[in-house]
Amino acid sequence: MIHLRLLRLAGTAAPLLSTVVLAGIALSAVAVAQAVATAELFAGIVSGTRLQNLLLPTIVFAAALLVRPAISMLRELTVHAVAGRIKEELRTRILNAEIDAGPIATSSSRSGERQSLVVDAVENLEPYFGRYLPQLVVTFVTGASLIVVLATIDPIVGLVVGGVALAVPFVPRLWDAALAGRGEQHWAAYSSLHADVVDSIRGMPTLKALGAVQRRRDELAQSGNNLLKVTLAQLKLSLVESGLTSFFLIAGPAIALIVGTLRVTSGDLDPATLFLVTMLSFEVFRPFRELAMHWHAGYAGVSAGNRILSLLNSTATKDSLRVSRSVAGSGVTGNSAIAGSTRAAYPSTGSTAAVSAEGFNFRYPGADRDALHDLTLTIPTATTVAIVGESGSGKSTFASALLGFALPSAGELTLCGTSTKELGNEGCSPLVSLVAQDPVLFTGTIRHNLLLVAPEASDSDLARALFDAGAEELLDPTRGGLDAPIGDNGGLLSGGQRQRLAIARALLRDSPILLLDEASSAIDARRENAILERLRETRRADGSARTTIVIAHRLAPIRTADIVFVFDNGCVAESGSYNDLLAQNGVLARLHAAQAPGVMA
Ligand SMILES: Nc1ncnc2c1ncn2[C@@H]1O[C@H](COP(=O)(O)OP(=O)(O)OP(=O)(O)O)[C@@H](O)[C@H]1O
Repeated sequence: MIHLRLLRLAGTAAPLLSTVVLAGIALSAVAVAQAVATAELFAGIVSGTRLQNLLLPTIVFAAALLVRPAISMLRELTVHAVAGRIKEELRTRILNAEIDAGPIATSSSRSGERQSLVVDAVENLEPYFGRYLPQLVVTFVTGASLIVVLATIDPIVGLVVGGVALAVPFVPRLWDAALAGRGEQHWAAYSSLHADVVDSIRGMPTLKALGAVQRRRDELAQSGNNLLKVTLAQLKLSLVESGLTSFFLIAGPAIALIVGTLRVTSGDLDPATLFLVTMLSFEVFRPFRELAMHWHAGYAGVSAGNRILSLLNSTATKDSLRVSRSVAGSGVTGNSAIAGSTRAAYPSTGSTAAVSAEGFNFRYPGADRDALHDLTLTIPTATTVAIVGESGSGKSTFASALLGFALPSAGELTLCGTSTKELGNEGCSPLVSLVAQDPVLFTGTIRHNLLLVAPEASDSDLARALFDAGAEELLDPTRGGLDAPIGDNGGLLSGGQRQRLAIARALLRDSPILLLDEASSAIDARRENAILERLRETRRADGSARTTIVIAHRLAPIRTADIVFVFDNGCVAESGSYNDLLAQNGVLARLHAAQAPGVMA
C-alpha cells in the first residue's frame, strides 16, 4: 500500500526515511550472513568437519550477533527522528491550513473533530511513515533478492518459495477495498465520539443548567457503541487477513523444507545445501513477518493521511499568519503571534473614512442566499457608531468582513483606505481589534492577559487601559491587582469583568478601529453606556481618536452613538442619529418599541 500522494506528507523527513530503509536492508543482509554461517556450521557438524576448519562461519556468526543490535539501534533512533519531524511538520501544516481557512470555513466542522485530526491522525501517520513504509521497501528488496539467490541454488525450491512469498502480500489485497472502507468508517466514528466528548466537557455547565446531562450521556453511550461496532467489524476483517498472512508465513519455510527434502531424496539437491536452502527460505519470510506487525499502521495511516490531505488541499496556502515550527512543536497555537505586536504599532489614519463598504456581497459556502447583499455604508474616522438589526440581519457577518474573514464576492470593503482584499488576514488584524461577546482569556494573571498583546506596556499603560474599559476595580490591590489570577478562561471573574478585561486588552492593541461585537452584553445598561462614553474620550498612543463600532442587541447604551446603522436582510435599511431614526418610524422604531423599557433605562 504505497499511496504516492501520501508521500508528500513526509515533508523534510523523506531523506531520513531512506536511512531507515537502508538500515532495514543492512539488518536483513546481516541476518542472511548469519543464516548462511549457521547453515555451514550445521552442514560441517553433520559431516564431521573439524572445528578449526569452520573458523570463518563461526567468526561471521559471532560478528553478526554483535552487528545486529548496533544497526537495530541506529534504525530505532532514525525512526524516532522521523516520527518527531513528521509530527512537528504536519501539525504546523494543519494549523496553518486552519488559519488560512479562517473561522468561516472552519465553522462548518466540529472543533473536536479538528482536534482529533491534529492529535490522533498525525499520531497514526507516524508508524505509517516510520515503520510500515520502510519495512515494505525492505521486504520487497530482501525478499526479491533472496528468491533470486534460492532460484540460482535450486530453481524448483526458488519457484515454490517465490510463489508462496508472492501470495503473502497479494492475497490479502483482495480485502483492501473493504479494509480501507472500514478504516474510513472507524475514523469517522472515532472523531465524531471525540468531538462529542469535547463538546460535552465544554458545555457541562449548560447541560447541568438545562437538566440535559442524562440525555447527553445516552447520546455519548450511543456514539461509543457505534465506535465499538465499527471497531469490531474492522477487527474481524483484519483478523481474517492476519490469519491468512500468518498461514503463508508459517507454510512458506515448511513447504521449502518439504520440497528441499524431496529434492535431496531424488538426488537433485546436495544434502549439505538443504541446510542453506532452509535457512535462506526462513530469511525470505522474516521481513514479511515484521511487515505483518505493521499492517494495521498501514491501514490507519492511509485513512488518517487521506483526511489530512483533504484538509490541506481544501485550503490555499498563504504565507500570512503562519504558525512557526517551534510554536507548533511546543504545543502553543497561534495566539502567540499577537505577542509580537507592540503598543502604538499602527499609524494614525488621517482623514480617510475608517470603514467604507460599496455594494458589498457575501454568501457563506453552501448557503442559498447572500448574508450581506449590496451593503453600502461609510463610517467616518474617530466616530462611535452602532450596528443594530434583527437576528440574522448580517451584523456578525459584517464583523467577519471587517476582520477580513468574509471577503466580498462583489463590491468592496475598505478599512482606512485599503481594500480588505489587499489586506488579507495579516493586514486586517492590525487595523481592527475585536472584542467578542464571549472573549477568550488565558489562564494566568490580569497582567499576563494584557501583556499578551502589548509586551512592552508599562504598569501605568495597563492601569490606563483597565480604567478606560471601566474595569478599574480589577486594579484593587486587596484582590492582587495586576497580578491577581483570573482562573481558566477567566473563570474567577464575573461575565462583565471578563468582557471589560477583554476590552482593556483590545485597547492596548491600539488599532485604529475598535470592534465591540456584543462585547458588553454581560454589563448592565447604565455601566455599558458609561464605558462607551469613556471609550469615546480615550486616545490612541499617537494622540489620534479611534473609531469604535458597536454591534448591539440592546439599544439603551447606543442612543448616543454618532451614527446608528440599521441592518435588515444583509444591507443597511436606515442610518442616522438614534433620535432621527426613531422619528422615521421605520425598522429602528420597531426594534425600539420591542425594547422600550430597556431603552428608557
Ligand atoms: N456559518 C454560516 N453558514 C451559513 N450561513 C450562515 C453562517 N453564519 C450565518 N449565516 C447566515 O447568514 C445570515 C446573517 O447571519 P449573521 O450571523 O451575520 O446575523 P446577525 O445579525 O449577526 O444575527 P444575530 O443577531 O442573531 O447574531 C443569516 O441568515 C444566517 O443564517
